[in-house]
Amino acid sequence: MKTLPLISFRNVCKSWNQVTVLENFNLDVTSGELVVLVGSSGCGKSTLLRMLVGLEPASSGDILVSGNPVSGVGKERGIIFQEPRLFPWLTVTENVLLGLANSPLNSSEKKQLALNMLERVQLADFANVLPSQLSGGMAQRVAIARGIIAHPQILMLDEPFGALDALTRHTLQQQLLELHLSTGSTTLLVTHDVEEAVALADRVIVLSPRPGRIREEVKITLPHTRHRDDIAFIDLCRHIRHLITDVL
Ligand SMILES: Nc1ncnc2c1ncn2[C@@H]1O[C@H](COP(=O)(O)OP(=O)(O)OP(=O)(O)O)[C@@H](O)[C@H]1O
Repeated sequence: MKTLPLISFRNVCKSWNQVTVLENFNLDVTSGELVVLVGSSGCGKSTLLRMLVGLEPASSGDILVSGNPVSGVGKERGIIFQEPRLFPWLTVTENVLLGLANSPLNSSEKKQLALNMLERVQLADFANVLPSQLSGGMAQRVAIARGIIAHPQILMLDEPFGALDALTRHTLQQQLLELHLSTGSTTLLVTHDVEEAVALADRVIVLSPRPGRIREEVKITLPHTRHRDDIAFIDLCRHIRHLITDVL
């Protein structure tokens, strides 16, 4: 018996004014998968996430979660953006605690979880400072901690590591992967970093230039942990890069 996909995009089209951004986009995502969307700038990757999170309606077609149409935001779907979007008047810990707003835990349990999460993103020493006292990369780590602690069934990340230095990016990629593997959350990640895609994904969806459609789905069957200097890893990166940059 075929299992029902957790997420389905069915013939989804999105236009703004006269511009068609996505045309007949179809994608099923199974519960527990980590799917990465890549493609040239403007092909509609962020738009797909914004529609799935419920911030933007499709012009036509259906977006289903567990078979039900998405009709607005819901706590089972969370998103982390490239920019941190922290509340400047709240401390780092208070910002992270916002991710637990719907949790049944009591306040001391929540605080402990928030502190644990801040340790995981190496910000325990900054728990009580305001966002204005953080660097851009540190602020983004707070946003990632807030998004992950909420533990949504579907976690979407829109270029979350784009503004970080290489070392921090690498660390957070590994943490995201560990969290994904340990919680079984279904994860959709948008990135321009092809190595990041191959390091993390079960499947990489390569979109064609606007109007975005699936150019190719690349299954990544390499076992974790993936070594970036392995020939198979390098070949996959090369193949995906070629798909993105080679104009049809
Ligand atoms: N609110 C909006 N109003 C009008 N056009 C929009 C709006 N949001 C996005 N677009 C257009 O939709 C297209 C796709 O945008 P989107 O941000 O989804 O692309 P992307 O693939 O995520 O690009 P990038 O990789 O550069 O972030 C772009 O041409 C953009 O100008």
